[in-house]
Amino acid sequence: MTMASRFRVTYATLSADNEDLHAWYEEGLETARGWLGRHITPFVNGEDRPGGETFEVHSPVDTSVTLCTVASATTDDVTDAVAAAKAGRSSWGNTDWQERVRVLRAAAEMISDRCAEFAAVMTMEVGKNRLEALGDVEEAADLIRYYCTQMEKNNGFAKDMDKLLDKESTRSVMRPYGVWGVIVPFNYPMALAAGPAGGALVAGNTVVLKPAPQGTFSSALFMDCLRESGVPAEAFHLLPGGDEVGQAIVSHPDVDGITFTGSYAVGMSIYREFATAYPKPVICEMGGKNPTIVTAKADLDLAAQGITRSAFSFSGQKCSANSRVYVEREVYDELLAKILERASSLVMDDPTKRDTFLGPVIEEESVRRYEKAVAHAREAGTIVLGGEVVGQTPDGVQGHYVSPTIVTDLPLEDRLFRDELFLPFLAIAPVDSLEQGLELANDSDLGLTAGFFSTDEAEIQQFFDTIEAGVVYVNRPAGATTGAWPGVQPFGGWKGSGTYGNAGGGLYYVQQFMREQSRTVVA
Ligand SMILES: NC(=O)c1ccc[n+]([C@@H]2O[C@H](COP(=O)([O-])OP(=O)(O)OC[C@H]3O[C@@H](n4cnc5c(N)ncnc54)[C@H](O)[C@@H]3O)[C@@H](O)[C@H]2O)c1
Ligand SMILES: N[C@@H](CCC=O)C(=O)O
Repeated sequence: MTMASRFRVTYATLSADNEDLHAWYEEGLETARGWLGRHITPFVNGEDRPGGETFEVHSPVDTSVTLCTVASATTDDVTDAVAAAKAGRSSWGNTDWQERVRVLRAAAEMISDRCAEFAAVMTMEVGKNRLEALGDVEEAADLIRYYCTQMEKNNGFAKDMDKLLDKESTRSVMRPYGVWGVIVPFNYPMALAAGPAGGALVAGNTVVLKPAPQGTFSSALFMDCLRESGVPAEAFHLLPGGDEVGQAIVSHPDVDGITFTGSYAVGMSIYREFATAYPKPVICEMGGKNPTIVTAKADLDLAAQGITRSAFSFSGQKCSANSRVYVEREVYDELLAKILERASSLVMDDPTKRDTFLGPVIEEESVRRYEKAVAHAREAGTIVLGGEVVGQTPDGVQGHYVSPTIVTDLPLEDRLFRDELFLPFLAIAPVDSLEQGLELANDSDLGLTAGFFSTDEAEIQQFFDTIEAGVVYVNRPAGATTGAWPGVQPFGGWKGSGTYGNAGGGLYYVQQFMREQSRTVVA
């Protein structure tokens, strides 16, 4: 199927009863299964390196499957990658921006063309269902395309300035910083590699990228596309491995800027530690504890649909997942019943299967975290749905499966309303007023996304005027708090969820990879 002819999946796609799309995915799955067992090594200055310690990546969908083996980058690999990226700054940074755009657009087309097989790898790799995985791969391509478009619309970010003298001319020119580190989380292994790396590269930086260990395969596929589309050897380097490889990148004095996406704790430590001798840009996109508020004037069916999708898609492992709901008391019982009806009919199974909504969580450690949250919920409140470690598919395939869980009757200050769990876990509470709902929603160190359901214009305006979050949605059944798309919903956090508030896939993102130079020439 060609790119032009196929049904386009985004995170707002509610269903896809599209035979061609599923046939395409299944073909991709066949291809992807043939790739299992790939050995992934550091890629430095155009060379595959042997690397150091090797680890295996197992599928959370079926833990008996080894997806790939990975040779971790050694200290020498990190040193050599940064040195090569530093040496290559000038050639890639001084390449015409139009040429950089051409090469990156070619990479984006390649990603879109291979979307089905890449999505199938990702399903087996992190457990996303078909639509979520197809969305992640397509978002990767669209993020790159969007940053290319921003370069084009802004003429490479070079502009003539005013004059004080006739003989004098001045241009403002945005220039790349140099070597850019990109550290990727497990949950969007392609989009959150391709977005920051694509932005940094098109702006003229050279990139050293560290994937999350669990998502190494997707990052390697992304790298294949960069290599094949003509990104030069010195401009992109892959450094797989664990946290220590990330630490080595962060502490390297020749890394000029960094984009980290991941947890609040790690992001804040990088934010504090990265710049030492002089200020350097550090973009940290961190966690969320995303609320939805539902008033008595809401369409409750719409609200139940949006909340259920946001809380349980990809098993709650999205930074944007809806994990707490505040409902005006008079509609609390009715909304809860509607959410329960929807959530209890979600299909949990092997996510490569067509009808699966929920796959597994990523790893054993997540299952332990789930057990702790469930034990606490039983003590502090009432579990009205789920609370079970299932551990296998209906066919008996062993994987990290846990049931979607809803808890009520918790004290409003309970930790389940505060801590990001990154699990299919939703806490719901009645509130006395919209004001109380807003106060509770904002009473968090995090401020990534938020949802609101009401048909009243004044209430909607009050929500917009008061809510402290970077990405907010009103009356959205496709996802109360999830599902931003490049060029449509700029995605970035406020407060402890993000550093600068210049959101990914938005108008002000690509500029962060550049600094201004004022160039005056007197004739
Ligand atoms: N705001 C966003 O856009 C966004 C998007 C996706 C995920 N997230 C957040 O990411 C988290 C889930 O992802 P995760 O479990 O992979 O996060 P994580 O913080 O555990 O790891 C993220 C990456 O950082 C690396 N790392 C860990 N410690 C490091 C250190 N000290 N120095 C340098 N690198 C280090 C990891 O190896 C991994 O590659 C959640 O908190 C989620 O909300 C945020
Ligand atoms: N961009 C995704 C979330 C990415 C974080 O995990 C969304 O909008 O749902």
